[in-house]
Amino acid sequence: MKLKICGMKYQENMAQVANLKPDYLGFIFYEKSARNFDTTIPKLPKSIKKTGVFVNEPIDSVIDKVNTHKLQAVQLHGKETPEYCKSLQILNIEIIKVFSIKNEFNFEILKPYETVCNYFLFDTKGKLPGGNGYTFDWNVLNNYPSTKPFFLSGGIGLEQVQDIKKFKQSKASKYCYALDVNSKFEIKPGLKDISLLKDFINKLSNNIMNYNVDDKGYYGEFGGAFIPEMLYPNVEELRQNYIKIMAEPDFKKEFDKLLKDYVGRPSPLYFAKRLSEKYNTKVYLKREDLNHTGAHKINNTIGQILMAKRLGKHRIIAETGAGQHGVATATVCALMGLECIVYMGEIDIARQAPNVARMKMLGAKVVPALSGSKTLKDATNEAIRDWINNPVNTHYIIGSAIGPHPYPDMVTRFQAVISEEIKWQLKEQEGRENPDYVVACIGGGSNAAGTYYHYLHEEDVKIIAVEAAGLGVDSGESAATSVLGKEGIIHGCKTLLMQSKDGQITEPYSISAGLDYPGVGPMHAHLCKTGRAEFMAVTDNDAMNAGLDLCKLEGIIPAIESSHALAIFEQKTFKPDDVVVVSLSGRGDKDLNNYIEYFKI
Ligand SMILES: O=C(O)c1ccccc1NCC(=O)[C@H](O)[C@H](O)COP(=O)(O)O
Repeated sequence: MKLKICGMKYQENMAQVANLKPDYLGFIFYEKSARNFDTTIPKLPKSIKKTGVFVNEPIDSVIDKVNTHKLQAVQLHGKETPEYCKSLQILNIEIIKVFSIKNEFNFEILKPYETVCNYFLFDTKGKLPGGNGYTFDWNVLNNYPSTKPFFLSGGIGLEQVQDIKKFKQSKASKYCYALDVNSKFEIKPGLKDISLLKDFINKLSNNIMNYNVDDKGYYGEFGGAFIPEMLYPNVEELRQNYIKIMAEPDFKKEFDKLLKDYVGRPSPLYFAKRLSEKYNTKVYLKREDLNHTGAHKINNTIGQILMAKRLGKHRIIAETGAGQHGVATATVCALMGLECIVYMGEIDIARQAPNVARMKMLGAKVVPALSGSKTLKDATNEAIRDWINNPVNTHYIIGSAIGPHPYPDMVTRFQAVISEEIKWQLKEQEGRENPDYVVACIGGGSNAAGTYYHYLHEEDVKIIAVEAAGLGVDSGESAATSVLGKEGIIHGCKTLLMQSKDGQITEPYSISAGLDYPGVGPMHAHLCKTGRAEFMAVTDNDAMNAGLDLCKLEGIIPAIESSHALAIFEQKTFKPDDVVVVSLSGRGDKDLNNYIEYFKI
């Protein structure tokens, strides 16, 4: 369920409320209201829809406010007629028509509005046209005859959380799209109480199905921080500060600027015409391969290097599998002039020689991990060992949505720029923000976490996670964690983990160095367990063929990791008008030798 916070008035307060990431922020353009909005709206994250609230305002004036403040929605609280709403449709923004309810409601009134607005909003009838601060009897909505999604509003506060939970289970809630809150969260009219709002959001997400991390670092039963005592101060320092630092305007400004000017964001959302024709559906590719350094990994390393600097750390360590995260880390260390040590499995060093050379050219020291399978998990072990020995000056940049809390959440938030962009890019191209499917490959799961993030609670968007089946799920040479994994602990978090009967970690295998991890990030374990995401497994052979296919059909050489995501079109049939967004997480230059050897090119 989405959240709208209404009645914003004060600039600094708006920025603080925006950090809570509501879906809508409301600005009341009604002079008789104590919350009347008479200033400018600061820059807000694109995911938040700026909503103008009006009461019987002349149409010209509404249009003027929409243009001046770049509003994405209008909420109409007066006696606006269906014709009035219709004339606003040319603005191509969301129209929310409000209806006030006391003890009963004649639903016939809604009929003429069905085609001229996007949402209904049910508020409490009171002395004022809105913001009265008390609830109505939600049972009235049991007779809701429409399929139009609606906002539930009127006096919603902290004490309503249990009622909301009950309401969510009722028939009436089937079309409830969002909650709208206002006066119950105010210090004075228009000034919102941030800690109260935070409390509300936390309570809501703990009571209603939640796919984000909770305040203890868990996604359902997965996650947490299982760390040796020596690491506790480092992890705790990060846990206490990461949200606060990420919310600082200076941090956001620097992060956004580097993503734009250095990484080259936004990455295109490309409609793959010939691929779409082949599979008779609409395929869009999110081109993370076009980022500086050739993959999504840099979104996270830029974020974490800025975080490390804010925490006063000047020595950076990282682990890498395919080499992409190592290159991305070495790159940002060069950019910031910081010492960089990258741990990499000996086998991966051999498989990914060009990336090893890149890291060295960028000034990083590449240290081989010689234990176990000599791949990603062993490199991670070495990095953790280093961090334990150098607790004060070192920041460990984990490259995936794994590790002890807060890493999975922090990495996910840095990668969430992917789905934030998909939303507005798809709106531009398809006229809607939500695709029917989002698809991404999963090793640890950072490109997937970023691709899903803004869709996790959008029930109409289906999530597909693609794992590496290697030589076949049951071949003994696989990395299909969701099928083969059981609950276990790896690298500081509880997750689904491939392990023997006595709990020894099983060596994973995939042709793709970025996917042969024996676990998945805890968020993905939760998505799997709750059924929110469909997990599919793709063999080496199917992935390689899908990769080659993309070269021939679209002129794009994908990383072998991304080829796994592309291979699902051979396994699953989509409808012709389905919009399927696939994360093209990286480019295939680093994999050329593997492609050459595999296809004897
Ligand atoms: O809040 C106002 O002052 C207001 C004035 C005129 C029209 C609408 C107004 N508020 C709209 C809202 O804040 C909400 O949509 C709704 O009325 C719920 O408010 P509350 O009962 O305070 O939670």
